[in-house]
Amino acid sequence: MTYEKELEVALLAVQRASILTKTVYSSHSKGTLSKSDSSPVTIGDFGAQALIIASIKHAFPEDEVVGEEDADDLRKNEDERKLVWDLVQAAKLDDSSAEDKIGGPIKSVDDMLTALDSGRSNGGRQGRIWALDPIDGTKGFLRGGQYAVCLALMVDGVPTVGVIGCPNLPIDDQAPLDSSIGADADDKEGKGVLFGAVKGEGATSRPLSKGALQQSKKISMKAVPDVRQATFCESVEAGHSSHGDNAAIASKLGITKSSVRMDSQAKYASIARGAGDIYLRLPVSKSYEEKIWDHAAGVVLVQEAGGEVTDAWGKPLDFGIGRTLKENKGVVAAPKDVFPQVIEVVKEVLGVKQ
Ligand SMILES: Nc1ncnc2c1ncn2[C@@H]1O[C@H](COP(=O)(O)O)[C@@H](OP(=O)(O)O)[C@H]1O
Ligand SMILES: [Mg+2]
Ligand SMILES: [Mg+2]
Ligand SMILES: [Mg+2]
Repeated sequence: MTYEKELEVALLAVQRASILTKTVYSSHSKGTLSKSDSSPVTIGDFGAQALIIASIKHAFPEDEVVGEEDADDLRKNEDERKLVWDLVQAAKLDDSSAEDKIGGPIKSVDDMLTALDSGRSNGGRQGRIWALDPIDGTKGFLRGGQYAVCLALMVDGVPTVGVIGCPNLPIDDQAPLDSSIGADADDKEGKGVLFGAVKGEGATSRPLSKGALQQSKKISMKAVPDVRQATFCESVEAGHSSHGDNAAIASKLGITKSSVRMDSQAKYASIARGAGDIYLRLPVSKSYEEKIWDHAAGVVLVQEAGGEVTDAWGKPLDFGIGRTLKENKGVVAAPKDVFPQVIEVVKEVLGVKQ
């Protein structure tokens, strides 16, 4: 198998970071700050990014990382820094040989800040670059909905290894996907999934719980003989994806079931395991550039599970031009068989708006 070590390190790194995010998820105070674009960030986002970058730098010191967060806020805010440091020290894998593979605990506050700040790569088309979203769906994380810890390795601009931890998704790949999945989620018994995929090698899922890395099962998208029966997923946040355009597309396809709304790349994971079928993310604003860390891991997962992903105009997503997908607008993901049918309707709906 290719990229075996990369996949193992990414799975362990995401598993460890998820221990931290789960602690924050279940606590009342999440240390929420507002970023310059007025989006939220929490002690969970900072802690998870520091742990994951430390893991990558231990195993692959030469690799670059494009991470969503940085250490600016923590360098300025001593109380927040202390909260994150306590969390980072407490998050450990049970298995000490697994901990060793990702470098063991971070040794000092300075090392934590350095790790957190090592996600500033500008991306690009050459070499090995990891795309990291320590908490994707931060708004869902705060609301008590779905969120995901997402990590992908891009090789020469192509997403090649993808790992997604979803602490609030059901372990059962076949569990029906209904509207309750995105709201009032909790990470109690029967929840928590770790997805992994390597380009050309397929996709898998396993329980996220400690020590369960061996229980990996192959996943694949569901066949959709009749697109009218399809289940489609979209963001909870209407500001991230146009609910109106998504609904118009579904209706033109003859889909009568209402959409399943959930935050984060749990949408990519849910269609990859065949719980849902189609993911629509139609742009709301003309100027917004999708971030590579919001998609890289999900794209590998869906492609390896038998799906196709492009932007809303049917253009391949270009991960090699920087921190954003600036040459693309929106995202559409569906099983290969129905993809042409779906993208035609998406183009029709977008075309009318031009
Ligand atoms: N105007 C916009 N359009 C599309 N995506 C946006 C957006 N503003 C923020 N986002 C992104 O939407 C992501 C969440 O997606 P979703 O709605 O599918 O849960 C956020 O990730 P973070 O939560 O990691 O910041 C953020 O990067
Ligand atoms: Mg995100
Ligand atoms: Mg994030
Ligand atoms: Mg964010």
